[in-house]
Amino acid sequence: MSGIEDFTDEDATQQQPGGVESTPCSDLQGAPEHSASVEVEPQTLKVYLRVRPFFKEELSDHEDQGCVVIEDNQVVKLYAPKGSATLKSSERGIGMAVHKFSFSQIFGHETSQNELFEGTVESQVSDYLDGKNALLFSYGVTNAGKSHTIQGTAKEPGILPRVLDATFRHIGQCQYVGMDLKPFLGTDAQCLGPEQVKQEKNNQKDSSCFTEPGGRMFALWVAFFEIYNESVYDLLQTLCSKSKKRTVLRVCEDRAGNAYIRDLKWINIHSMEEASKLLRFGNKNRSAASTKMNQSSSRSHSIFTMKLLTISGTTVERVSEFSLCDLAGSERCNKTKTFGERLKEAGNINNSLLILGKCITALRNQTDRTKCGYVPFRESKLTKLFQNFFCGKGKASMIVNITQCASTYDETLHVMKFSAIAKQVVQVIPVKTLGSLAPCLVDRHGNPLLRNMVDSQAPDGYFSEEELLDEEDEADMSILPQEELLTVIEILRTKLLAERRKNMVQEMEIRKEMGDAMLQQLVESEEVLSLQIVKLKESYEEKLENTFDMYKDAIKEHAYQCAMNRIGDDYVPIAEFIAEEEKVEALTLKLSELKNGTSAFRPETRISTTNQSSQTGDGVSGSAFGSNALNKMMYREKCALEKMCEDKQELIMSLEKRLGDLKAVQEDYMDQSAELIVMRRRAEERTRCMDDLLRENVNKDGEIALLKEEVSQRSQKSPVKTMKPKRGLLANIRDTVSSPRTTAIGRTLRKATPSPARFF
Ligand SMILES: Nc1ncnc2c1ncn2[C@@H]1O[C@H](COP(=O)(O)OP(=O)(O)OP(=O)(O)O)[C@@H](O)[C@H]1O
Repeated sequence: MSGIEDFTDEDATQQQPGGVESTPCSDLQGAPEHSASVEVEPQTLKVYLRVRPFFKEELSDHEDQGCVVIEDNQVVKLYAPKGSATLKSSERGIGMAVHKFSFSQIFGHETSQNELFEGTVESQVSDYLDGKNALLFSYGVTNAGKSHTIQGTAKEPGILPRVLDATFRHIGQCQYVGMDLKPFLGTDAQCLGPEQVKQEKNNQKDSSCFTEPGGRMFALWVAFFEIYNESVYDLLQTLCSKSKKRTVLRVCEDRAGNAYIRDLKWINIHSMEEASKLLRFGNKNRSAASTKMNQSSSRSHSIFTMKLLTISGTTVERVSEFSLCDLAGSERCNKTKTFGERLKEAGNINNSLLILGKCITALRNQTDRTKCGYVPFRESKLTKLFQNFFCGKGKASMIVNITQCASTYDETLHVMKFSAIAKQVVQVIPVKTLGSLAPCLVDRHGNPLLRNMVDSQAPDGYFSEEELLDEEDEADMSILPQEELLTVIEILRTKLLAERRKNMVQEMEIRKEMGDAMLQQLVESEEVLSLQIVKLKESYEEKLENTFDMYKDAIKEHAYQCAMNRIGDDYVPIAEFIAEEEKVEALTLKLSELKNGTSAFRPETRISTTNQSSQTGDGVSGSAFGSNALNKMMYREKCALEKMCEDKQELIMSLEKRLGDLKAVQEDYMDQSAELIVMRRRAEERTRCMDDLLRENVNKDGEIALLKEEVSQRSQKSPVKTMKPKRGLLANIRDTVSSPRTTAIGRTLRKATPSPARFF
């Protein structure tokens, strides 16, 4: 195993913006509090991990391979088991075999339902009872224990029954039984007429409640629905017959941009018994189909929403919401061997989970929440409904459920990576309790009632311009009376004009930015070219220097070689030279002696001598012999001298020849020197040429500065005259980008830009 991939929360703490911001998407717009900036409390999304215990069958199938190791109550390590895709990839050098994750809190397999409740949502529950909104969703692979966590069993009730229980304990004897105040649209409340109250009472026959006149009272309304194959179904809707198709409900938006489900059944409950009955009824309706992995695997996302109305007299002080979402299991089609309808289900489940992941990633990347970038909330029903929780409507938290099974390791790792991103999402929650901002109360026709509003929220102000602009196709217009619709149209028209104006200004700004960017680019390319010229000049000079040095070295080498050759030919060791000199001296001496001897033996002397020797006998013959030997010796000496003279003559000739060769080399050297001088002159000429080009560049810089000034002057002039509004922003931008030569600036700039070829 090589290294550990770390998904601890360092990044999250870095990204967490501090200080005070204004709420990006308030759900209570229209009232003065809403338009003013509200103090907000940024915090990261709470993400908890719950590890399911092994089943007996899993243990006998050797699923326990130590894949999940809980280090402490916040850190867990995942070890890729044999045969998992993760291990195979890590062996090929892609990814790691060990992953480390950190969570807000980790709950091991021995954790009881009560411990989980206290460790996760207890604080959210008290906030909810205090008038704030809360959302909890469970996420994980199929069979990991999501439903067990949210709903649990009769013996081990999950979080949902515990939240209900806490709510009823909070309400105590202060039940509001009037039934004439009901949740309305996203966050508002509706005052029902006598007929509607009667109808509600008929719907909910069993409503034995307590009431405490005066004081603060509470009404708890609940709804239970599911998103199955991207369609919303009411789980509390009674079906007359089995064959009857369930009604698909629409997700709409109210004026404040809060998503709500149109025609969703809201039921006023007063006790845990009623709540349990409703849960049982809804669960029966829930689309459950068996898959290979889980016999009762839930195939839909089920959402249970409670709305608590805090009522004072006949005024609704606040409406707080707690939603619990039990997400469908995330799974891979090939693993679960899904076909036909099941395959379509899996596709839809994975798609909405994928979009949830995309939203969470986009939210994580948004460091500045006041400038909300694109978050694809609208791409799925699930995220559309959750949207406001990420924009300040209330606190959201997530419980990630995993198993420790080796066979589902890869999916578990995927879930863990998703949750690591989710943990970095920063939620911006208004510090001021939402309870202090009264909800809007409408009459039975949906018209705002003044009694529950501050003065500035009179009907005219109820439809704020911003709110109306934000409305999408699915905004529920039918809730508005006809004359108000006309007002809406008028406001929209004004808004449209304002938008157009805004767009034009934006277009101008973009054009200016682009012009600046182009100029900047030109200036930069000029700088680059100047730099290139300087470098080229330097490299040419260096090359010339090198060539010059090369020639110098070659000539030196040649001269040295010649000298060495000469030394080689003429070299005589000193001892030999001295010996030769001595020989020459001895020979010279002998020669002079011989010359002296020759003069002593003149012919007359020779005759007398001859005579004398003939008289003596022996004397005559002895002198004749001496003369012959001397003659022979002289002759030999003469020959030797002649030979020496010939040798010297040859040496003189060879020296003369070498002298001639040296002269030729000298001439060659002179020629090369002349050539070098010519090359140097040429180099100097090029340098001069480059200097000229540099000067030209400086001039062009001046021209560019003038052009820049001209552009800024033009941009300051009236934008409207130069626009072609009908063609639209994109078309104009495209014009500017794609055909610079059609504009005056483009032409001038092209002219001013020297072709790189001209430099060389
Ligand atoms: N913490 C736990 N302790 C004991 N049993 C558990 C625990 N968590 C889950 N189980 C059991 O595991 C089985 C599967 O759990 P559950 O149905 O909640 O999974 P799920 O994630 O909701 O699956 P799906 O997405 O398919 O609906 C159930 O029988 C449940 O009782």
